[in-house]
Amino acid sequence: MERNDILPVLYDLVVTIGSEISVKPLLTRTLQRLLYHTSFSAGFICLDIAPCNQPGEQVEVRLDAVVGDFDLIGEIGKYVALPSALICKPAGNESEQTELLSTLRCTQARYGAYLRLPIDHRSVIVLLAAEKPATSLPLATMLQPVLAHLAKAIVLCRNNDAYTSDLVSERDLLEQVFESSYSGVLITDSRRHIIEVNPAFTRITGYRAEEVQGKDPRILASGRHDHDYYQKMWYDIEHNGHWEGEIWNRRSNGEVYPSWLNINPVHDKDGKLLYYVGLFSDISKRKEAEAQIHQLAFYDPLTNLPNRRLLIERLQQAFSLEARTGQHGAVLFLDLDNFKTLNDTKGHDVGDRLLVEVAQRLNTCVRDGDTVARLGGDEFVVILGSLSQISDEAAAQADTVAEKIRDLLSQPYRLDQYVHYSTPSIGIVLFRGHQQSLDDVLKYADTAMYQAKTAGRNTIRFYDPVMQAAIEARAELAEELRHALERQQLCLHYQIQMDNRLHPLGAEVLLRWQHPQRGLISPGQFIPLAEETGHIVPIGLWVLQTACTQLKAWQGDALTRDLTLAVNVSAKQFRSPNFVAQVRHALLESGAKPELLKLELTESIVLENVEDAIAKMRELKLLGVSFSMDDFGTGYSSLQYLKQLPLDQIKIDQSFVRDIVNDANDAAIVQTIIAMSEVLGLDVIAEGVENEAQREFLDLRGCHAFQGYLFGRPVPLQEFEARLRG
Ligand SMILES: Nc1nc2c(ncn2[C@@H]2O[C@@H]3COP(=O)(O)O[C@H]4[C@@H](O)[C@H](n5cnc6c(=O)[nH]c(N)nc65)O[C@@H]4COP(=O)(O)O[C@H]3[C@H]2O)c(=O)[nH]1
Repeated sequence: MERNDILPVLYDLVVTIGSEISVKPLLTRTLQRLLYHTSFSAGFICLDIAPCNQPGEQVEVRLDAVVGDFDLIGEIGKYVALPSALICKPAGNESEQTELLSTLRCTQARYGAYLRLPIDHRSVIVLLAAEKPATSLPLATMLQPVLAHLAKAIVLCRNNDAYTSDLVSERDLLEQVFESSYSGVLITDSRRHIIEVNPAFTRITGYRAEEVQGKDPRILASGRHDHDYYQKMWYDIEHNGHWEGEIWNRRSNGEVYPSWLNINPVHDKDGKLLYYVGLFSDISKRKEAEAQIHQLAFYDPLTNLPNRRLLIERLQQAFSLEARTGQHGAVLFLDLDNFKTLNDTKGHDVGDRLLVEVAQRLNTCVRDGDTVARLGGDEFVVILGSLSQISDEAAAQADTVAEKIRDLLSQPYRLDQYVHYSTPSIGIVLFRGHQQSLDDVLKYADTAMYQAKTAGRNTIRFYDPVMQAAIEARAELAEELRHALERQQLCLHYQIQMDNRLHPLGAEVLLRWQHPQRGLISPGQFIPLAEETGHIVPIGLWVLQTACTQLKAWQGDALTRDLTLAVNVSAKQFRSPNFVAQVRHALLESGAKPELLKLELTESIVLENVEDAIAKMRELKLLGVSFSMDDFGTGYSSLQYLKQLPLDQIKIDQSFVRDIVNDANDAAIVQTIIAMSEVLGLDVIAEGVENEAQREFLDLRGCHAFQGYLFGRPVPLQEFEARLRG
C-alpha cells in the first residue's frame, strides 16, 4: 500500500466507525474493512487487556471480535491464552513473528506474520496472515488517526449499548406487565380508536384484540349509564387528566358486568395528546360478595325479611320522615300463638315452613314503602308509614291493617301433609317524629303484643301505658334482686312443722327479701322473677348453705338437735348439673347431719326430666338427705312416676286443706292422697292448716304432720327459737 492509497482507506474506515452505534458490529466491521484494505487474511480485537510485563508469558485475553478465522470465531466472547508478545509488544522482525506465531495453538500455526494495532492503552487489534502482505509504509503509523477515532467510537458505542440494554429491559418489563396484568388494559389513539388491548382485556370482555382494534370503546357499553354519565367522565379526563369510577359494561356474550375503570390521557413532551389508557378490573365477584354480606347482615336467612338491624334503620328513617311530614307511623309487633307447640310436636322444619308462609302473607298486607321484619323466632314487626296526621284516624288505619293481617294469618296453612291453623297476637303503637325513642316504641309495641296475648290470643291491642309501668317496675325489681344477696337483704323465716301430739318436727325455711324501700317482699313476688332471670341459682345455694349452717348450730342443743329443715328447691337450681355437688358441699362445709335436711321438690320440677330427677335424688339419698313432694295434687299427680321416685314425704297442698271441711271434693282428694302415701310407704304432711277443724279432719284420716298458721307463721330465727323454748 502506497501513501497515496491510504487516504481513501482512512476515509472508508472513519465512515465505517462513525456509522455504527453498537460495539459488536463496530468491531467486526472495522476488522473487515482493515483486512480488506491491508490484505491480511484474519484478525481479532481484544478490549480491556490487563497490563502484561513478562515477555515470555501467556496472557488471558477475551476475543471481542474475530474476522476471517473460523477457529477463532468460535472463541468470540471467550478468554484464550495468547503470548503476551503478540498482545502487548510491538511486532518484531519477520523471523521473530513466524517463530512466535508457530506456538499459537488456537490458530493451528496457520500464520507467519501479524500486524499489531493498539487502539488505546488497554485494547489491541491483531491482524494475521500466512506471510506479511507487501506494503511500503508502516501501516501501524498510518492507521494511527483512525485507531484513535475507533477508541472514542468504542466508548460511545459502549455507552449506547448500556443505554439500549436498559431500554430493552425496561420495555420487556412493561411488556410483561401489560401481558400478565390481572387488570384489563385498553389503549386508544387520540381519536379514541382502540389500538391495543392486553390478554386480561380479552379474558374479562370476551373480545380478542383483532375484534376491537380500530373500534370505539363504546362497543363495550352496556346501556346502563346515560349520556350525562359519559359526558361527565370525558369532562374529568379532559380537564382533570383522570377519571376513575364504577362502570357497567357488556361482555361479548351479552352479559352485563360491573367494572372499576381508570382512564388517563397520555401526552408527548410538547403536550400533544397521543393516547388514552384505560385500566379496569372486573368487580362482579366483589359485588356479589358485598351483596351476600349485605344480605347476611340485614336480612333474616329463613324468610328473607329484614332483620332487627335493618328494622332499626328503617324505623329511624320512618321517624325522620314522619317528623318532616307531621304524619303518624305505626309499629305492629306480632307473635304467633302456640308456635312453640307446633315446633315441639311437628319439628323445626314444619315450624320454619310456617314462618316462611307467614312472612309471605305479611308482605301482601302492606304497602310498598312499609317494612315487614322478622326479629327472630315467631316474632315479626311491621312498620306502617304515612298514616293520618290525626291520631284517631291513624289508629283506625293501623287497626285496619292489623285486622287484615290477623285475618290473613288465621287462614289455614298447608304444611306438608298437615293443615295447620295459626293465629297472631298483635300489639300496636303509634309514633310521630322523634317524640319517643326508637327503643321505647319497640318496647311499647312488645308490651301491647304481650297484652294481646294475655287477653286471650288472636287479638289486637294498642299500647297501654299502665301496663308498661307494671312491666318497668318488674324490670326494676329484677335489677335490684340481682344485688339483693350481696347487699345482705335476703333472710330466712322458719315455719314450724308439728306432729299430732304437738311435738315440733322441724321447720320449713322460707325466703324473705328485706327491701330498703319496699319493706318485706314475699317470695311469691320475687321467686318467679328470680327463676326467670336465673338469679334463683345463687340465691337457692345461699338458702341451702344457711339452712345447713343452722342445722349444725342446733346440734349442740337437746331442744333443737333432732329438728329437720325443709328447703325449697327451684327448677333451675335442681336442673343445674352440679346441684348434687352443691348439696354435698353445703353439708360437708357446715357439718350438718344430712338426715335432718329435707329438700322440697314440686311435681313440675320432677316431671321435666324424670330420669335425671331420679338419678339426682338417688345420689342425694345415699348421703342421707330426704325428699318431700311439695304442692302435691295441684299438678299431674301421676301414680306412675310417684312410684319410681325415691321420695320420703308427700305434702298436701294448702289449696285442698283450705276447704277440706266444707268441700267434699277437696276432702276426697286429700283422703286419696293420704291413702296413696300409705300404700307407697311415704310420710304425709299437710300445709296451710289454719284451724282446729282442718287439723282434726286430717288427723282422723291418717295425716299426722302439719304446717300452718294454726301452729305458727313463718318467723325470723330468734322468734322461732324463742317459741320452741316457750
Ligand atoms: N294462707 C296460708 N299460707 C300459709 C300457711 N302456712 C304457710 N303458708 C304459706 O305457704 C307457703 C308455703 O310454702 P311453699 O308452698 O313451699 O311455697 C313457697 C315456695 O314455693 C316459694 N319459696 C319460699 N322460699 C323459697 C326458697 O327459699 N326457695 C325457693 N325456691 N322457693 C321458695 O315461695 C312460696 C311462697 O312462700 P311464702 O310466701 O313464704 O308462703 C309460704 C307460707 O308462708 C297457712 O296456714 N295459710
